[in-house]
Amino acid sequence: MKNINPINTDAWKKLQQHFIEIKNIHIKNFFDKFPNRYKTMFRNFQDAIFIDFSKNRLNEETLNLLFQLCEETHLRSAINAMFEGKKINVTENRSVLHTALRNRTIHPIFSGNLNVMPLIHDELNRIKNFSDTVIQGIWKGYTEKNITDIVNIGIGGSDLGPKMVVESLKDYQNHLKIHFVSNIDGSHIKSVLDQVNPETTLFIVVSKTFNTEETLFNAHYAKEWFFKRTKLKNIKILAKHFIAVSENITKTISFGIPRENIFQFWDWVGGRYSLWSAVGLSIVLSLGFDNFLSLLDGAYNMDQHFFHNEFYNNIPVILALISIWYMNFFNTETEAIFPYDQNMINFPFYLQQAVMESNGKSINRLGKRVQWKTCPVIWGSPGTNGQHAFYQMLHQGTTLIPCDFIISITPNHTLLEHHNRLTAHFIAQTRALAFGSNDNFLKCKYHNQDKDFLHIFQSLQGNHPSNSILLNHLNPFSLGSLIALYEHKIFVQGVILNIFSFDQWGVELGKQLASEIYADITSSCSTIKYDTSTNNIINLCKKRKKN
Ligand SMILES: O=P(O)(O)OC[C@H]1O[C@H](O)[C@H](O)[C@@H](O)[C@@H]1O
Repeated sequence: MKNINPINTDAWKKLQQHFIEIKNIHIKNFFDKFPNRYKTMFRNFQDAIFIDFSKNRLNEETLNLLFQLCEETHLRSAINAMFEGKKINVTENRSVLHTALRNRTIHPIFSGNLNVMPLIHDELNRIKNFSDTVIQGIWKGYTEKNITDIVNIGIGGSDLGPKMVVESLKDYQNHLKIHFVSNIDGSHIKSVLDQVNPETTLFIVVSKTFNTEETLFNAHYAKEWFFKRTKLKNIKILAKHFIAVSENITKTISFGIPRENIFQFWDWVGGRYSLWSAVGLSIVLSLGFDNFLSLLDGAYNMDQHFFHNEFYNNIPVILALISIWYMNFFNTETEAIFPYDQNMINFPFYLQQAVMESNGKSINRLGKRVQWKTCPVIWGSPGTNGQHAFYQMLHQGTTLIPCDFIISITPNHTLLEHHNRLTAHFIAQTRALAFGSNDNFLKCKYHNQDKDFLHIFQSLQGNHPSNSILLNHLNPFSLGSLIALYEHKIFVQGVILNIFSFDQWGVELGKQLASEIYADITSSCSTIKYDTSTNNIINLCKKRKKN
């Protein structure tokens, strides 16, 4: 990948000038001037996802300059490099091949000298065989009972993606109950273990490194709980109830999980991009293998769209550019994700890791500190709940917050009147944000008060940007496409903003410090080795424990 700082490009300089020219133009005026705007800023992805990005503070010229930025930062060759398995995760010397995981063709893809495709297909077969036996009740627990509950123990990428997919596709679930334990907070695992029976529960320990404190500690706790409850400390019996997904086979075996129960996690798959691998076992167990294949196919189709389409018709590229435009020219700090779908409640949490762990960086690919913004704060929650909580600020606050509104045109349930109302709110919000209020709205309300004074408080200026993302129907295919869309959006931003998106060095110091501080918290002497604030807090926690 080329190391071009975006601010040194011709396009960036032109965008700065262009920003001065259009920053005060109201979205309303863009629409008035170009009646066809809604058509030119609308894209259809295979009748599965429709994107309207016309309610943004930009015009065709903005887009053209942003496409020029893609050319000048060599986006096309970076896309090729990722798909071809080049080691673009430079600081970890790894390929980035989550796209290969959803590729079911036999065309070879190499990481170094290794063709990864046979490995992926073999593992996919193992996943199919294993999940079929569990779902069909052929896999038995130690008392010959069928499995009823699955407990996924993992954190970060080994939790957020699978949990989000299982929850989003609730309407496709079979009889198995899926639980997720991630937090080191004891109340998390306790609340799950209180609900399950060791005879009918299968634990899946998911950890790429098999070195993550939270996961290992919870997995050991679950194992001890299992031994205690069954009164049988037998490793053969454990094998009927513990499965693992890891790259670290040695450590996993020494935990007590036999090789045949271990599914492979490869170093060329990043944790936050891994739900397409055996990390998604909880998804397969919950939805069945065919639905998992549809999820993969949805992502594969988006990969093909991203790989082949010119930038003008490339949805991940367009959404990435819009985000760069706001972050670096309008100086926005956050982006909100509003799924108008209760089952997608975990989508913003999933995206927080995907986006912020990937692009929350301040060093460029040459090792120099950047002088531009690389990553927005991602937040959000399902509509319509947010409307009754924080939307006030979206409409009238002092901060500009670009939003993605997501909805299915057809619901998975039969409560059509609910869905009509939900859809009306979705559309109403994007319209109110963009166009604001008009005088009629103000007059019809509060007609006996001082109109001019109230007007000031009630009026909504509009000019708040949003993208409308409409799924024809929320199903495994469209969800797979949607997730891949955001993955590629993240990638495009990393390339253009000249940072490494696939490492996460920023999380390491906290882990190391926590293990040192754990030793201090559990020792009997008072701590003096840190700064005074930290010493004081450690000593306070120790004192409280004694009481
Ligand atoms: O799968 P694991 O090795 O247990 O890692 C779990 C998570 O922990 C780390 O701290 C990383 O920040 C995440 O990217 C990763 O997904």
